[in-house]
Amino acid sequence: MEVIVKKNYEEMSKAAATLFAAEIMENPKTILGMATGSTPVGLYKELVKMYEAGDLDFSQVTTFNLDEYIGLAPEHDQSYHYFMNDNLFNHVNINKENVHVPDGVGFEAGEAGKAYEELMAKTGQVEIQLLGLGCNGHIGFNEPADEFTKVTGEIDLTDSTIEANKRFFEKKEDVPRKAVSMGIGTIMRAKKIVLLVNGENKAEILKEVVNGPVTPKVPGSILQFHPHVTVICDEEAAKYL
Ligand SMILES: O=P(O)(O)OC[C@H]1O[C@](O)(CO)[C@@H](O)[C@@H]1O
Repeated sequence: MEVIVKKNYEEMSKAAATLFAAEIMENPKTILGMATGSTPVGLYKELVKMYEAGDLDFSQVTTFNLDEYIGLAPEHDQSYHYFMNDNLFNHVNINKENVHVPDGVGFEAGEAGKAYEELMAKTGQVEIQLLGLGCNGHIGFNEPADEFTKVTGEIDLTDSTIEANKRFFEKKEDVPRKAVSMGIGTIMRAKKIVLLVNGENKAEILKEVVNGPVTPKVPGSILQFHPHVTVICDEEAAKYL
């Protein structure tokens, strides 16, 4: 695990954008794993700037997002599909047919994520998977549990995640209680992983993820077992490393 500490959020976002841009330049048909939440917003802004400057071409890029709230259609302004369109896809020349976000509404009971997992397996290996980190150590929406999840499927969100994400909704009751998320096994299949973490409120959990025991109680700790992980964080998040 390589850990890169940057001065602040802006520098962290730029460093991450450089990695993703290099990947797209090297392989225009690359498959990228995308994440949502506040953390990657700066990175997406940088990628849009590079595209507008004529330095990046997304026309052949394929993307797979980590997760989606169950019950929110892509048009819902709090869905992760909407977030991705708003922050990245609507601003670059990506072919929307190559954009994939787990379906939060159109699946049979008990089958959340099944078609997504199959599509990922058919499409090919994700070259770089972007991850944020939940305050409880979740990656994707894989919450602390007794076992690591294997494949894309339905997750019951913990109260701490609902509490953390209520800032995006009018009231806490509006935050969906369930999500569909790539499993830990799905995430670990990516060739390379970039974990972005900023802010003092993530310092404790980042220490657990990087230096603590590998345990499903801290889902991000599994990354210690991946052969190619780059953690890019700001100085505040790196406080206890
Ligand atoms: O970046 P934030 O908003 O702190 O969220 C942390 C993580 O939790 C999620 O909201 C849930 O997957 C991710 O989108 C994000 O990476």
